Amino acid sequence: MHPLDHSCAVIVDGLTRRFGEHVALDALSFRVAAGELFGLVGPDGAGKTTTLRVLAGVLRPTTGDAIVAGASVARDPEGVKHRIAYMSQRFGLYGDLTVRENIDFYADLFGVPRRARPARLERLYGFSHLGPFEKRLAANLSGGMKQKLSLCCALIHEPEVLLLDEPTFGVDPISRRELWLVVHEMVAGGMTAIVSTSYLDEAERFDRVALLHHGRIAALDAPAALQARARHGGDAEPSLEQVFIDLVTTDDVH
Ligand SMILES: Nc1ncnc2c1ncn2[C@@H]1O[C@H](COP(=O)(O)OP(=O)(O)OP(=O)(O)O)[C@@H](O)[C@H]1O
Repeated sequence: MHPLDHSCAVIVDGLTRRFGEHVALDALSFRVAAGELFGLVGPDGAGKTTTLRVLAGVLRPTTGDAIVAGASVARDPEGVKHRIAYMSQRFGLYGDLTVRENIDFYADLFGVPRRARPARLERLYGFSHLGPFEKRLAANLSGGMKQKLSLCCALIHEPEVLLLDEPTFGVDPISRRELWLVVHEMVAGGMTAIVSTSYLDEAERFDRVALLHHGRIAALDAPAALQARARHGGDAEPSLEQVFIDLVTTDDVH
């Protein structure tokens, strides 16, 4: 592992996290290229949230390390936090602040220069369609709009790496599509994104996807390659959902 490998935005090397006796992450190793949209999928408890929390520098690995945007999560978690944005399942929006005030709060927190803000705000409003609701209290937004606002807050400091934990969970189909639009736009602009989802139909959106199961990587490849590999003889191409279910159930048998 070399911290100056600029073609990789994230280098995960033997990452293990235990909670007491329980091994939540079991020696994970993978790399995410700069500008890649990388997916983490897996059943509940597979280790998606733990992976993202470690990569965000908020949870120390037990052993192993990851270099995220050039900083080590084991040795320099504060450095990691400044270079990334992490949107957890419970992102901290302030219900008694307006849409604009929430974004300004995060812009202040990350020291975004005032002169840079109008252009960024316009871009984020353009993607999210939150502009007309600028003066609405966050507490009075719908679930999907809250997620979009969380994403705008996470993106206002234009991080190198974006880590999103199930951003579309429980969100209506229109808002889901808009959230993905924002993520795709950011990645097209050069940002690297690692996104977890429990919706298997979303796995096709990723450049590559890792299937996590019991804290290990059961498969990692481009969606089409995973499907092609799983095709048996002359069978029709299986859905990604079927590929994942097969991998998880086969693994449980052994
Ligand atoms: N703080 C903690 N203390 C003890 N065990 C934990 C802790 N955090 C996670 N775990 C355990 O580690 C395993 C992985 O959890 P994790 O939340 O990463 O899974 P996940 O794939 O994100 O699933 P979910 O979508 O349900 O959160 C689970 O067995 C969970 O119970």
